[in-house]
Amino acid sequence: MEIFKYLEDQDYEQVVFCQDKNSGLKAIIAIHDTTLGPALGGTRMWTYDSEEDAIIDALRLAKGMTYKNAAAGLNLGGGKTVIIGDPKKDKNPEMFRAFGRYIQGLNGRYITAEDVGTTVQDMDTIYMETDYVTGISPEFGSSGNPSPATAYGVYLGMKATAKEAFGSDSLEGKVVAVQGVGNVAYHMCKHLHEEGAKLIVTDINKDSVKRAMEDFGAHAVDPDDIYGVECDIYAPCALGATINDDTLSQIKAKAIAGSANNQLAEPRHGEKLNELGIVYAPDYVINSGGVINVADELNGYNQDRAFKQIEKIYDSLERIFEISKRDNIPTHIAADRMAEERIESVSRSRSTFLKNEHSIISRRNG
Ligand SMILES: NC(=O)C1=CN([C@@H]2O[C@H](COP(=O)(O)OP(=O)(O)OC[C@H]3O[C@@H](n4cnc5c(N)ncnc54)[C@H](O)[C@@H]3O)[C@@H](O)[C@H]2O)C=CC1
Ligand SMILES: CC(C)CC(=O)C(=O)O
Repeated sequence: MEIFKYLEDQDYEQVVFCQDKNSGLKAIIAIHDTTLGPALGGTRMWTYDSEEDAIIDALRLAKGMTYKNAAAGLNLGGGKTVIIGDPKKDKNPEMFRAFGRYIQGLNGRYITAEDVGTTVQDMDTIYMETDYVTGISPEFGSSGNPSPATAYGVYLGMKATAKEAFGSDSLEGKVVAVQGVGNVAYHMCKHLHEEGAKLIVTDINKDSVKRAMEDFGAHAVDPDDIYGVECDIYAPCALGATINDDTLSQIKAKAIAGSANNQLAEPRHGEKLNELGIVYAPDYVINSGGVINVADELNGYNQDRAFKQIEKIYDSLERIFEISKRDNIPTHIAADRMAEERIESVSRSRSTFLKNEHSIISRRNG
């Protein structure tokens, strides 16, 4: 992999490799863009097939956070961490403390939170070493686990997507095929079940499937069969790149709305969805509830304020669908334009010189 070429092409600012022999920590912190503010994005722990796969995942997820935070109206840039390892076997407190010290070393350029494979308890351990962590236990005045907030946003975003695809935002009687019923999707399914949607679920973890069947009367299918099931809405809520050359021809849904990051394997798959008339809710817009919730901690956490902001996801998606139709462009491009325009305009309005801004000159005079 030609790493500097990749960084230059996609305009990344910084990549930090963190290693701690004592705990087995192998982490990659990727910071994509801090025009809007410090980079905020979660920490994923996963067993990658290769170090290159881990680097690419960190980079793709970090760029996604730049767009997510910009589109959500947050004054935050984009970053993400991946820790290489099996979250079920390889974790230890020393690992997260060592990682916390690396974050502290970045002096506020990067703030972390949970993602796949990490928990509130892990964030509490990181908090022993750094303030630059969110999603820690509510006892510390924090917002806790972001998954319910993400799920609430995805549920509302799914309603906006249904309105576009079916003419009504009611999900009563709609068949939703859910891939991955983990932290976010469990809470999402609860909202859907309460509204009267019918659920078809799959997961590689049998206990998660069983829980969704018992709690929400979900029907289960094997992981490879989820794409081809007869349904109204496909909700990808596991890992990324599940909308790809293999799956596109199988999908029968008229709408796609789920929590997973980086759902499109490549941008051209978003174009294909547009051609097929499948309404796609851009991933980083519909799944921004969690980051909106944890970002509120930076103002002193207030759940009502955070959830009011999460409710705006519905309106953002309506706007994106409108732009997509008006300009005859796929929805993922409409979302990118919205995010890029915000970054551009904030960057222009912050371009004036400030003597007291953190800079080499102010430090010399300080
Ligand atoms: N937790 C949060 O607040 C946020 C999560 N996301 C994204 O949402 C997705 C889900 O996140 P979480 O619920 O937190 O993670 P999770 O790890 O709790 O849930 C993911 C589930 O997907 C299952 N899974 C993995 N590969 C699968 C496959 N091939 N087929 C079927 N199931 C599979 C796992 O067994 C697990 O149950 C991820 O892509 C994450 O990055 C995005 C924004 C915020
Ligand atoms: C889990 C969130 C709090 C942040 C994040 O990393 C995301 O939205 O993907």
